[in-house]
Amino acid sequence: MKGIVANQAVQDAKLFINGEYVDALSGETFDTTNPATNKRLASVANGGIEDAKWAIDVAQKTFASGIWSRMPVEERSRILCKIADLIMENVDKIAYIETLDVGKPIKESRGFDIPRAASNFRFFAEMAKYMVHEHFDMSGHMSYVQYAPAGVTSLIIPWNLPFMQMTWKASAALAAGNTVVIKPASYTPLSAVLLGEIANEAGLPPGVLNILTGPGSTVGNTMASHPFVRRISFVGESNTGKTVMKNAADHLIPVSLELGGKSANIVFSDADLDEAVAGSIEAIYRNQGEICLAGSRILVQEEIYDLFLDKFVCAVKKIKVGDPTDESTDMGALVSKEHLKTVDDYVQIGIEEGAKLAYGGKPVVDLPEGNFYEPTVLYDVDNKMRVAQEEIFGPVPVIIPFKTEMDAIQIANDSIYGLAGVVWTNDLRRAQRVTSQIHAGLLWINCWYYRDLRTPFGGAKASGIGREGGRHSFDFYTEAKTITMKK
Ligand SMILES: NC(=O)C1=CN([C@@H]2O[C@H](COP(=O)(O)OP(=O)(O)OC[C@H]3O[C@@H](n4cnc5c(N)ncnc54)[C@H](OP(=O)(O)O)[C@@H]3O)[C@@H](O)[C@H]2O)C=CC1
Ligand SMILES: CCCCCC/C=C/C(=O)O
Repeated sequence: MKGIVANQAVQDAKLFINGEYVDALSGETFDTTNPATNKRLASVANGGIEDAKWAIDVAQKTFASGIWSRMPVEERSRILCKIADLIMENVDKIAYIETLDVGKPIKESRGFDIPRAASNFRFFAEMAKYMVHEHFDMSGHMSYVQYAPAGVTSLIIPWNLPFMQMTWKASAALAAGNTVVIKPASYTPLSAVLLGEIANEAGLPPGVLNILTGPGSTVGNTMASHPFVRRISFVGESNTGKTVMKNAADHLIPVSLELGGKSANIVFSDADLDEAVAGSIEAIYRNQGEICLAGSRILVQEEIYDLFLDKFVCAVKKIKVGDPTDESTDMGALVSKEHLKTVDDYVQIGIEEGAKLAYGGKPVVDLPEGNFYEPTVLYDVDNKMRVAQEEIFGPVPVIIPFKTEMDAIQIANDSIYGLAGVVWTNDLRRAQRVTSQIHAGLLWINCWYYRDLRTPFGGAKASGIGREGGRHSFDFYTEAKTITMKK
């Protein structure tokens, strides 16, 4: 792979349209910076509305040509598996770029994000071969259902897990036979752009996969409102999701929205405490807390509240914050200076609201160059406080005491969000009662973020619309066609 990484230096990033890297039509660029140093990493093509229209037009013509949409599924699958192989061949390079651009620990990008991206391609490539096409017989007529590729698909991605999220969408959309136009977030465009080169090397026909860097307000907007687009899969903030949906409505484009969260992580007094502490730490500090599924509201039953808090703070003190490229780092830098300020403002708001600070609560003094924030613990929080209701998207859990099972369920559901939830208990009947009453798309019992790619993924309420994963992805990225024939 000769693209972006050369001798650990980062090359400038361009748009990828019709199988070629090109400058923005305007010739404009913007800089992406390293969150650990706030120094410039690379210059990025600043795509605009005309670039977006061009890419969508290319994707539409390529779709209509049938070169991909009508390619035998075995061949399509072979090319997508080759992409998976190439991702793994280049895992070190892609992980390094991801870590520099996002600020996340290298052990996470190399150990999870990039391998998972390869799994995304392999999973949907295999699954496409086994898609069931139903067939019905009645009164001398035969009906069969075809799941045809929907057409041009816009994929709009956030900055927290760029390569993993992008490939989660792109692999399914491509496996279903669509052509795609992808927009990574402007904070973290570098890893996405690498996929173009990999796709070419794997033999994906030009025009099937197109990647646009540039602002959400122009490029993203066009991708959500262009009449040629037949599906939009968006991951990001709930308010941006609403804008995307409004724009999509003009052309009745189906949307899949994976949005924000403020998930309850409930620890009952009968839980295995050490396991619950370790799992709760992982659920809020992984990826600097910049995770939609974060267990950001930790609800702890009164009988074990003090003990849990002690053990939790003890574990937090051991989290190593620092250089994201260092193998031993547990927590890296927040994505931007602006986001660091937002997180810090929330901590101050929480304290003003009456929350107590058990640990952290400020940027890391010894690392002033980057956007490093101390792993923080707010406790004695009331669920009505803003810090319990709003998504902080940083390493700041709020710990809330509760008395009874019903209280825990009521607090968990007292949120505009409904993405995920975690229950720690040794009483499995209770675990089932509680999980079945929490209004969320994803629930874990005595674990967090175990993912089986066959299962539906998505949220309720302000956390999103629709589900992707396994057959749910194919349902979204295809158009069901019933064909009835007189026998
Ligand atoms: N439910 C889930 O599965 C997940 C949800 N998330 C959520 O994502 C959020 C964090 O990501 P963040 O990047 O800040 O989210 P944003 O909503 O700000 O941005 C997401 C993407 O949308 C683009 N965008 C911005 N405005 C528009 C527009 N008007 N039309 C189309 N696209 C637009 C952005 O582009 P640009 O960068 O250029 O502004 C970016 O590519 C959190 O709320 C988090 O919970 C994150 C991961 C998973
Ligand atoms: C620890 C990783 C958290 C990932 C959050 C989003 C996940 C999406 C997916 O698994 O598809």
